[in-house]
Amino acid sequence: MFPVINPTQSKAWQDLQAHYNEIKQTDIKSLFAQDADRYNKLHVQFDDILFDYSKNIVSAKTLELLQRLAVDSKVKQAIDAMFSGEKINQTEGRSVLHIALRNFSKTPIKVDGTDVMPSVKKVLRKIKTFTDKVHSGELRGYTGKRIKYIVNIGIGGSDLGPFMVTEALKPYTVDGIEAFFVSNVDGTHIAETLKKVKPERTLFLIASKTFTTQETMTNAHTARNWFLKKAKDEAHIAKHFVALSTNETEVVKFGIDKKNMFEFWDWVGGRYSLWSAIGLSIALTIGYKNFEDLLKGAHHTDKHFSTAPAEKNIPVLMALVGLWYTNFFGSQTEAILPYDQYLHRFAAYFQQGNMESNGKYVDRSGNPVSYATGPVIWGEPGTNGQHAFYQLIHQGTVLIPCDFIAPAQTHNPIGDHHDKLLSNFFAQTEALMNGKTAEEVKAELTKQGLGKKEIEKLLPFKVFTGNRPTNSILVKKITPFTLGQLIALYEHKIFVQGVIWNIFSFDQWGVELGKQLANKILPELADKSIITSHDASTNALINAYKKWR
Ligand SMILES: O=P(O)(O)OC[C@H]1O[C@H](O)[C@H](O)[C@@H](O)[C@@H]1O
Repeated sequence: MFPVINPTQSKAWQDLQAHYNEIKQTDIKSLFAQDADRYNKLHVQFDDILFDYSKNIVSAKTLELLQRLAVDSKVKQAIDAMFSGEKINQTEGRSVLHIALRNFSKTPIKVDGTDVMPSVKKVLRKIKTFTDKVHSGELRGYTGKRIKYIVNIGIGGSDLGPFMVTEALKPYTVDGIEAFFVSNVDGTHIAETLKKVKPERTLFLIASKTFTTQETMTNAHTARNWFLKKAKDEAHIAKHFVALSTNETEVVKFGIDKKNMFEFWDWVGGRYSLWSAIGLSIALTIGYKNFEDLLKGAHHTDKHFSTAPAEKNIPVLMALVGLWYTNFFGSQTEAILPYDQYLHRFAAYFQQGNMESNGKYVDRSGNPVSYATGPVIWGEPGTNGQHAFYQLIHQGTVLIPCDFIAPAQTHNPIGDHHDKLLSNFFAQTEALMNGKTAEEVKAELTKQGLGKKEIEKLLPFKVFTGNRPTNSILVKKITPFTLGQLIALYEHKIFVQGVIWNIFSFDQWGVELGKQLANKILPELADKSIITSHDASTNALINAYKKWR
């Protein structure tokens, strides 16, 4: 059974609190000075991924206590519960089995006594057949022309994952294919996309787990109308619209034939669904083989996560180190900083992954928690971020633990671009750790010929306190396989943190209220009448909108 444990009641948590007071002033620099072997101890090499967590404010004792916290929180049992198909998403009464979508082992995974693997494999075969037929030209548009444009219409988990992955793996794009992603209900998004594609060469993927999401359904209907304006005959829809969903009834209601539906199941969370039929846009963009490699990479991480000892288990370590700052240093955010332009949506993807999963204030017993849970996740690719927000990371008053991610090999080896990029990657974590002392600043300014008075004046502004923690993740090359590994590492980090925080990571009730209110307001916008049913501010804003529009 999934354990319900208040982490603050654990001895390890209390010991960590006491330990925090001992270590909070400790310099990471001095930890390196004390132990020549620190890097060797505090990194894990996982195939072509090197995870270095040595530049953190953690000593051997910190790590030991954090590991004890994981044991007290029954992390291992929770991992086993997830992998064995237990209904750990209790508020929705569902299993959590994105790991089944990429299970290339022979192990069956059962939900209510039935092995889900045959259905998973069946959908994968359908994705393969369909993708291959589109690429070979066997499946064509209604005029007989080849499909060139893939337009995925979805939002949240039905958009962020496939969009992030197709961007990350752009070098693997199949010749002649262009992918677009439409998510926003703002008509601008679909309008601008439709300007770039031709109906007779476009395949629309209507991606929605529920097939009821307002944004997606609105965009899907707009796409359908736009298509029919040109194609005229509704019979042509079958060649140009497919559905990726769990809801057959709604799919059929929309006018998409069951044959053109790629199914997945309620045990796939939206934000963990890129491995399911929701990944069809990925397969169509980079080819089935590459999609499968992505899944295989994730499966490889699943094996690592479910079998590696906790001290060498990357997701467990990522989770514990992150939690150390969230719960004991009071840091409220984490930055994900990929030094890879292709990974420019990686942080945005894990914004949903983390914040929708662990943005919860009620524990698994239904009581408000007395400790912090999920941090705010954000980030931009380096080096862009350096010229934007790194000032605050280096010299601001908030502690921001950062993950630096970089590939050793680039897909675009042009001149010395990559060495320049990577020199920044190395320099930043070094600078964040070491900072710059008053003595160093003085020496530097003296060398520049500044007088004593000028130096004294500038000194406070030029000192960097350092001791700002980072993880470095160096990946040999971003390939479908290593990307799959990397994404899964982050997914499981979220899981471990949710277990320790004693919250339900796989529901998302917090997104409902805004949706409900929007549905209430929408009919109020239908005419010119003055609205008085809300608070004064909301009434005034609605009425101003109705006047101006
Ligand atoms: O795939 P859909 O059912 O259209 O849902 C799309 C998204 O919308 C919801 O509001 C949830 O917050 C997300 O978790 C979900 O991914």
